[in-house]
Amino acid sequence: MRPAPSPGSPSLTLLRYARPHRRVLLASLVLVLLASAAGLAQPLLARTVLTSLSEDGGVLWPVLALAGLVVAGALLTGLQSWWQQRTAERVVRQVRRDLVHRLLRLRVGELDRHAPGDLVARVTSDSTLLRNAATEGLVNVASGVLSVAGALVLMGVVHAGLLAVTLGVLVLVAALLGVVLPRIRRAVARAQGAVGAVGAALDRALGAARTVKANGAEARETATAEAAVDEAYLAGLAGARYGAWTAVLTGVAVQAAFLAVLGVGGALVAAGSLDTPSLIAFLLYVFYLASPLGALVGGLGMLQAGLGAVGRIEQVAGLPVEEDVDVPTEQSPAEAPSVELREVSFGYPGRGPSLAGVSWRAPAGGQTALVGLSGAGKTTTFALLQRFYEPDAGAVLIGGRDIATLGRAELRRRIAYVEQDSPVLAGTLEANLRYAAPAASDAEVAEVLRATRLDGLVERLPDGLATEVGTRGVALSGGERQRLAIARALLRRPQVLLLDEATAQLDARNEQALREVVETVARGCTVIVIAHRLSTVTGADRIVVLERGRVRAVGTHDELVAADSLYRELAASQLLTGDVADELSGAAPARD
Ligand SMILES: Nc1ncnc2c1ncn2[C@@H]1O[C@H](COP(=O)(O)OP(=O)(O)OP(=O)(O)O)[C@@H](O)[C@H]1O
Repeated sequence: MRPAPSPGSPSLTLLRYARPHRRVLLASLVLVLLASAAGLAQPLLARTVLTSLSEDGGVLWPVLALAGLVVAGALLTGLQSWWQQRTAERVVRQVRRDLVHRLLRLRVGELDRHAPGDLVARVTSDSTLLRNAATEGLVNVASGVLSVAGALVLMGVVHAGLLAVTLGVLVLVAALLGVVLPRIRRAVARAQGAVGAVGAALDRALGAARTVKANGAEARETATAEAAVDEAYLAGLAGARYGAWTAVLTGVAVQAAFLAVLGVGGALVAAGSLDTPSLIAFLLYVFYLASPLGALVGGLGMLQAGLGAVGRIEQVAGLPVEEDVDVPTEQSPAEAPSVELREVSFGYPGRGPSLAGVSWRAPAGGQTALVGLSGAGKTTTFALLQRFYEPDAGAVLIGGRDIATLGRAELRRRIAYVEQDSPVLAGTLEANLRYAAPAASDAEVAEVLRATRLDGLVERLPDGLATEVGTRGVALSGGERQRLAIARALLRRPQVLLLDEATAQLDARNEQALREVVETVARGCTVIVIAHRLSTVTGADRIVVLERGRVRAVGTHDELVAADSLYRELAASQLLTGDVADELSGAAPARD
């Protein structure tokens, strides 16, 4: 398991990403400096050539050395560029791996709070901004600082007075850059936030594409996404504007320094206190400054852009994850356990209690049905049973053990959960079936297909089990999806089966078949079903009636029909939850 990244300033975070690659980055820096030194020596050699010419000396060796330096500098630059790009790709890969690892382990409460599209953008888009910042940006800043410093020292050797003139100009420009650079960071953060909003808007609309089309909402959804696209554009433009200003300021710095040095130096030459070759050498240094100064400012710009993205990446890195899902599970007893809620209270953040002091017990094996009006807390109970959320008070016990002490991996290994809308993942039928039990034998697969009456479907399909089910299983009917979800759960051979019954997906024959399957399963495991059909509750060993987060009554069907008015009305409606039952029972059904 990966350690949660320690919170720190964005700059330190950036350095942390670069840290594993420090050797290559250092080598890269050395190459840049060597290439730069090759450039740095050129003005001195040029001065030698000029002096030799004026003194009628030999120029062959200085010229050869000059040519050698030019070639060596170019080769070193090429090698350094390759190393740097490779490291940049590695940094991005690592950041993406870490983010993917964390996103898939985020706590359910965090997943409730964040738009998936925005989270995806942080992996795909924000991470790319680190590519340059954590490598090229750092190397350019380091090499720029060293090269500029080296040039300034050599300029000081040539003429201290002219150096003072140059520094005066540079300090002025640096102050202006200090104003512009942080704005790049803010613009990038804004642009990336907007890119995340584009992802969120598209995810929302594409995830409910049929609803969008059926309601003719294409234009409205387009407008929402476009507003975010425009915001990204405007923020991107702002960033580009500030980037352009840094380039302008750098150019102006060099030109202004050149003119100032030319003016002052020219006067000095005229006064006879400076020789012409020294002035030319100094001016060459001023021109030489353009390149490392450009690298330094460009590097600072990259760092600022990276810092704008680091904030968003670190937000994900700071979200709480389920640390124990990768912990190897312990050996648990094979037999079906009892399931018990003891005085459990729970409320979603910012909402009133969804469960308030709920207690009930499902004995080992057998079927327990949860019934109640919409919003009574049935799905919330299932969520707590799987530790998607932790109770605010009380305890959930499986096999007599508090599940808080069990570890999520172990707990979820014992439980199979069939959600009401039967989510199916894009991929083949077989991949979906084996999702929770990849090691299941072909015979076991055939058995659950028969039990869930999917065998006929598989035979009819030209590709059989290898058939692609489409994104979210669109290539299957609702009933087929529900049966696939049940088959997947059964293949896992769970100790506890949590079944959120679909309200209207199955035809009578398949419903009967599935009831028989669940009854068979119930002999070897504890089944808890959120019941929406009368036939389910009449077959259940016990029924828990929930009302507004509290247990209203517990008993068998016959007992409850006799004793509980809400249950009687629910049963009479044949539809155990939802609006019809709501209307039947009135706003506040009286307790018997
Ligand atoms: N993720 C959530 N965030 C905030 N509130 C929630 C969340 N899920 C459920 N609730 C609220 O908790 C209460 C109980 O919801 P729950 O889904 O458990 O009811 P239910 O009995 O399963 O209803 P239904 O039969 O309609 O599915 C409801 O008031 C609901 O609005």
